[in-house]
Amino acid sequence: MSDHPSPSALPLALPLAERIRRAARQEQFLEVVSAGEAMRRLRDAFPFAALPAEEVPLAAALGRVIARPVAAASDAPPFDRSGVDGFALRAADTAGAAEATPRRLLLNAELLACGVAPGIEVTPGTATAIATGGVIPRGADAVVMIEHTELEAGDPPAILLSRPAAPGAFIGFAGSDIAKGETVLRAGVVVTSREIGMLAAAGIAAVPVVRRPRVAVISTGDELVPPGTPLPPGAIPDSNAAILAAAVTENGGEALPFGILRDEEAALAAALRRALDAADVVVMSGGTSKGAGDVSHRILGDGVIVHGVALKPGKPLCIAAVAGRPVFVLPGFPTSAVFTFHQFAVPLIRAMAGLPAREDSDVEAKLAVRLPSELGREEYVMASLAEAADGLVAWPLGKGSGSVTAFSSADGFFAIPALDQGAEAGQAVRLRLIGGASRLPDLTIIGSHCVGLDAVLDLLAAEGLRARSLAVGSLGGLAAARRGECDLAPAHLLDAKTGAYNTPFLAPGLRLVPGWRRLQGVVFRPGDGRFAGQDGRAAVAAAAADPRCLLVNRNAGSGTRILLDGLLAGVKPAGYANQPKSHNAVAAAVAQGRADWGVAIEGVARAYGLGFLPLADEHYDFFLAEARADRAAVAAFLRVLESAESRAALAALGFARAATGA
Ligand SMILES: Nc1nc2c(c(=O)[nH]1)N[C@H]1C(S)=C(S)[C@@H](COP(=O)(O)OP(=O)(O)OC[C@H]3O[C@@H](n4cnc5c(N)ncnc54)[C@H](O)[C@@H]3O)O[C@H]1N2
Ligand code: MOO
Repeated sequence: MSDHPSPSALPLALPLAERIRRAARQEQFLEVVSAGEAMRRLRDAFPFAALPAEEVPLAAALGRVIARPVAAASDAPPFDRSGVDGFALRAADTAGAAEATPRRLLLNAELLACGVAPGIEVTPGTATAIATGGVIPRGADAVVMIEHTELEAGDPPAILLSRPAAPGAFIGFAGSDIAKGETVLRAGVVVTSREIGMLAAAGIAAVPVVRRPRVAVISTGDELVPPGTPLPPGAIPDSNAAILAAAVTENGGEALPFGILRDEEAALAAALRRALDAADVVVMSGGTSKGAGDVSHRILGDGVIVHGVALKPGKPLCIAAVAGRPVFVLPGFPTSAVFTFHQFAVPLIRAMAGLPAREDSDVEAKLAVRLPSELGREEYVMASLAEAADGLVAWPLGKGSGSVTAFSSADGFFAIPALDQGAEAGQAVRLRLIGGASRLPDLTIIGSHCVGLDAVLDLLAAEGLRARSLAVGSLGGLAAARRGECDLAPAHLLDAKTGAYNTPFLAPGLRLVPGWRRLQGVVFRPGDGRFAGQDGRAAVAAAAADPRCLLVNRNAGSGTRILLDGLLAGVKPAGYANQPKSHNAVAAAVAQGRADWGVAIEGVARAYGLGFLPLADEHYDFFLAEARADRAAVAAFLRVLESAESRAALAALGFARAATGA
């Protein structure tokens, strides 16, 4: 990903600390420190304490953090009240009441509906009709239910009681729920609808809450455009600002969007001044590293307290104290930006917001594949979880710091210590879960990805079943299925000897479920005379022989690569070393002119407006682990796969459902 001198490239005889120091010097970072040291410096520089309180109206208190103890302004209930429809009376008058010896009480001439102030005292031998919620009149100390009385006409009318009432019966006493002056909420409580109801009952209209830390979010980079706007060549959507602003809100802050700034020192410095005026914390992303455009850290003057952390992702992280405020300059790479934001900025923002530290939980898992790691940097690996018979398996997302999805779709991450050069397949790792406790999917699919699979899984989702599909290529999926780490392994593996797809790769314990056919072919820019109107195989042979005709190849292990290598029979055309990992990358390279031809599926060629010459009718099938075939989710998948809806959805995408798998 980066071509900077890594500590491991320095003479091995040097002690590690010296190698890291030298590497840091070569990289012109201030000084590369450990993640722990960076956090210590941050804690020394800023109080990790709640901001002062402010009062907000009750309705605006939702989600806010209570700043100081809140005492009830009134009793709840505010008066003694009846809990039933019946009669307020003196309990002593009911003593001895029974079916055979009913007690007779004269009715007072008032009816205590809700909200009516009593006017008549209940004297011995009398009772007053009262509704549920009515105010208990002076003199009464109990209520009897209307069902346990009989009305006797007369002037005044009377009631006959057939059972006694204990003192206090059916009376809710003033302050029995909330007593005036009592603490109803303590500092640090996050207000939900439940707390809102309690505050309302306690007569509180203005709620003291911690002022939300205002966090200015600035993106820097000449290449950035707001999401959803057309992309000129070389441009990318600004995803960091969106995810960082949302993460600020999730952690109790208020995000102030400052938009996208060019890599221009004067403009950036001016924006930083405005941000410091408006915000408690400033978060910038991009421009922390060494490129010509990386000016962010240079405008921070001598306020820099950390620049360079022995961490991956996140090495170029820069933290400064400017005008007494924390400024985080996060690496531009999305995974690096979000990861360092969560590790360093979130604890401070939460503390300022009065929120407790995030509750993290870990799970133990077995690493699915071997992973190399750079010596000298603690590496955090984003991973997805799958369930095997003997526990959880962690699949590294393998997408790197530049990926937006690595952090967003990972279940969690685990660390490879700075002194390790990698982690082994099968090794136990502790995965720190992110994005809330993750529920494991009902169905785990590991292997080759296809848009047709998305269509089938959408139908499965409509039945309430959650599937996880990890794209690790056909061979990786097959290996996972053999180890019993997934339910299904989609694959399109061509056996060069027999010319058959997938069946020759069957192993004991696996069965093959026929999927669908996808047409693979040569993709080229429309109008390119070297390809238009040709036969696919002839075009491959001609292109391979033309040194000016640039190929975009595919990664080893992919079904497409196996197909292409078979056609090339040992010839390595110009561009052969360019080996991206997806059909889309092949199509983009051809559409944008970085290459002239490649092999991809028809649907993708169509989506990119490319010309297409058919080569092979590829079988995309599913290896099913027998041991997991009885699972309900597997049965549901197989049923959905056979359904008319999925056939129609696949046909609409240009895929033909296969009758058999071979
Ligand atoms: N010669 C060296 N090159 C690099 C080094 C190094 O030490 N020496 N470090 C690498 C590492 S590690 C990282 S991480 C990146 C960090 O680079 P910057 O912080 O300077 O970020 P940029 O160069 O501005 O951008 C990097 C990358 O991220 C994309 N980006 C930037 N902002 C956004 C955004 N708001 N939304 C989405 N994507 C964004 C940008 O387009 C670039 O692709 O440097 C390595 N290089
Ligand atoms: O690896 Mo950088 O350190 O991608 O953040």
